[in-house]
Order: sequence, then structure tokens, then C-alpha cells
Amino acid sequence: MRRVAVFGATGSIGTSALDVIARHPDRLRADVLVAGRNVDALVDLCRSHRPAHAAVAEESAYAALRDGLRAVGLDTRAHAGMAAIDALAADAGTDTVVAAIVGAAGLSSTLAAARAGKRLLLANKESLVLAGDLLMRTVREHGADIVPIDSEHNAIFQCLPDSHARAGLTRIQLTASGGPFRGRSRAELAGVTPAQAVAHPKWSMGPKISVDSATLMNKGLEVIEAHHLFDLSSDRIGVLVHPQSLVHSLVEFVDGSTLAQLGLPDMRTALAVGFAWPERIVSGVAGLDLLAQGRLDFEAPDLDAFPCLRLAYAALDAGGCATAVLNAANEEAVSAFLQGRIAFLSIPALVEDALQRMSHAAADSLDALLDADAATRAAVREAISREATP
Ligand SMILES: NC(=O)C1=CN([C@@H]2O[C@H](COP(=O)(O)OP(=O)(O)OC[C@H]3O[C@@H](n4cnc5c(N)ncnc54)[C@H](OP(=O)(O)O)[C@@H]3O)[C@@H](O)[C@H]2O)C=CC1
Ligand SMILES: CC(=O)[C@@H](O)[C@H](O)COP(=O)(O)O
Ligand SMILES: [Mn+2]
Repeated sequence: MRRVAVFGATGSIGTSALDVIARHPDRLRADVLVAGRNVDALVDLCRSHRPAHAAVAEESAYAALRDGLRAVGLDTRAHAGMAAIDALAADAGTDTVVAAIVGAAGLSSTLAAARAGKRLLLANKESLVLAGDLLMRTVREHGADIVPIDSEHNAIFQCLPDSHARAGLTRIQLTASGGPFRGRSRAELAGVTPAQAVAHPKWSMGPKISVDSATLMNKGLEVIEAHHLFDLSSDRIGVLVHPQSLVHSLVEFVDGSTLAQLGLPDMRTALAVGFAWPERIVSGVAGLDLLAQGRLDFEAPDLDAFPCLRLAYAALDAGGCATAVLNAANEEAVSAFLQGRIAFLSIPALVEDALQRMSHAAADSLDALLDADAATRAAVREAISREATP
């Protein structure tokens, strides 16, 4: 029996993970559920899964969580605050952690799970963008076991399951849907709204990653994520726009072979791989009917309309704390865009400005990375408050 802690349980990945868990009561059990502040949704999930522990990051929500659990007759123990969440990530009562908190807020619990040597189903790509060298080192030193959940990286993992499979590998190609604004020029992006940006054409996801898909920053974050997960330099990581989102990524070999993983755009496949690997289990996702789908199209990304992808490559090549700066600036800009405070095109502009202005100190400690993160956020918030309409 795999005993699972789901971090980000109330989100898009968290609920997909719980759906897969519920299909396998003989081999999977959700023992810990963690959310940010959404107590009602968390208590509902606890009613279905009856975990031993439930936690919220927001300390002031503790009493509501405790009382909500009691009110529905559960003896699930309530916790609140980041320290409690990190302790649950390391707790010996679980062997598997689904890391699906959104943003840099997921780094601390992801590191705690890695230090505890868990199987880490890693969806939280921002922790690799912010602190990839440190996280991968921690995984290696503590014998943790990462299964990438991001669909592209899960696809590459399935194509390259071990070091033998990497023999003769030349490069990988990450596929990108192109997002809701694929085909638009830069000028046509000026007035797009948050509602339009979160309407992803193929995937049902939380608001932050949906905006990242719309700017192509998601693909930029994924290039950095792939660099860390698969130990590849940026020139060996390509991006191919594929609007159907059925080919989840490709790997190329010196003999002319290309391997790819295909499937319907539903994250339960990647999560089932993460829970069961090297076995395969039912995920609830139907098999792919290529005749019904009809066609697979590919095109190059438009870096003029979507400069975030170029900025992410530049940050990866710059090294040091640059990717931490990129991530922090992007999180602040996306949050302001979602609140209607800045325009869509201000997202790349703020990220580019932050990359130019912030010091790219060596990323030689967690403190250095967190300092870069904090300083960038402060600078970007100030720039936003100058730009935002009152
Ligand atoms: N959705 C997808 O298909 C994919 C997602 N990912 C990655 O997975 C991660 C999650 O994405 P997604 O599920 O879409 O996001 P959602 O916005 O749907 O869910 C975010 C989850 O994180 C929780 N959360 C937010 N802030 C905190 C915090 N400070 N501490 C603890 N929990 C917090 C939220 O809790 P609450 O509800 O209480 O706010 C919620 O459970 C992201 O890093 C994303 O890039 C990667 C590939 C695909
Ligand atoms: C499901 C998943 O992995 C997302 O990261 C997805 O890739 C987003 O789609 P884009 O290709 O539009 O960024
Ligand atoms: Mn992805």
C-alpha cells in the first residue's frame, strides 16, 4: 500500500491525483491532504478520503479547519502553517508526496519531502525553476525518487526511464499547445483579458499555469525544469508547438530515431505513472483514438509575440540566481494580471526588466535563492504599483 500526502489537494492536480487514488483502494491511500486556505473544499475532500491529517498554509484558518472536520464527524487531525506542512512532508506515516502547491510556495515542502527520501510526484515546476540544482542534489543525497508529473516531463520520463535508455540521446523536444492566443501578433495581445487568458484550449488547469501557457512562460519554465530533471544543456532542449496536445514530448537519438509519448490531455495519466511506476495502473483516461483525432500539427513558437520563452532560455543560460529572478518576477506579474492591475503585455516586460536589473548572484545556497526571490518580488511589486491604475 502506497501512503500518499497530497500537497495542493484542492487544486487541479490535487483533485486529479485524488481521483486516481480513489480508483485503487487496494494499493493507494491518501493519508495527508494539504491546501492553502480553502477550508470548505479541503473538508469536502477529507469526507471522501478520510486522511489522518489535513493542513492549511493559512494559520488563521486553523480553527475553521479543526471545527469543520469535527462538524462532519471526522477524526482527521487539523494543522496550519508552513512549518506544520513541512513536517507533514517529512512525516514517516507517508512514503509518497504529490507536490502540487502552485508557485514558489511549494519549494519548502518539496525540499522537506526530498530530504525525507520520499517518492516525489513533482508537479510544482516552480521549485525546480527557483532552486533546481539544490532540489536535485537533495533528491540524490537522500535517495528520494522523483517522477515528473508535468505532462511533457512525464512523457520524457516514460521515453527515458533509466540511464540505458539515454544511450545515444541527442536532444528532447517539449511540445506546447501554443495557448489560447496562438497565431495572434504582439499587437493583437495588447487588450486580452484574464478571462480569455485562463481559457486554455486543451487542458483544465489552475489560473496561474493557465496564464503561463498563454504567455508561453509555461514552456520557458518547462525548459528550465527539463534542464534539471534530465541534466541537459539548453541547446539540447527544443520547443515545438503542437495545438492538439496529444504528443506530450519527444526524444531524439543519434541513429535518427525519435520516441514520443501520446495520450489524451488529462493529467491523471501522468499521475498514475507517478503512483505505480514501473507498473501501470488504470487512470480513468481513455486510450487515444488517432483516427478520431484526425491530425497532428506542428509549428515553431513565435518568440516575437511570446517573448517569455526567449527570456526563460536567457535566464537558464545566464545561470546563478537568474532563473529564481525570472520565476519571482513572473509570479508577481501574473498575479497582478489576474487581478486586472496590469496588461497582458506587461508580464514579459516586467520579467525582462527584472532580469536586467536584478543581481544574478551565485545560486550557492537556499538563502541566496530566497534573497533573490524576495528582492525581485519587492522590485516588481513596486514597478506594478507605479503602472497599475488606482
Ligand atoms: N494543472 C495542471 O494540469 C498542471 C499543473 N502543474 C503544476 O502543478 C502546480 C499546481 O497547479 P494547479 O493544480 O493547476 O494549481 P491550482 O491553482 O489549481 O491549485 C493550487 C493548489 O495549491 C494550493 N496552495 C496555494 N498556495 C498555497 C500555499 N501557500 N501553501 C499551500 N498550498 C497552497 C491551493 O490551495 P487553495 O485551494 O486552498 O488555494 C491549491 O490546492 C503548479 O506548480 C503547476 O505549474 C504542472 C503541470 C500541469
Ligand atoms: C498539462 C501540462 O503539462 C501543462 O503544463 C500544459 O503543458 C500546458 O499547456 P501549454 O503547452 O499550453 O503550456
Ligand atoms: Mn506541462
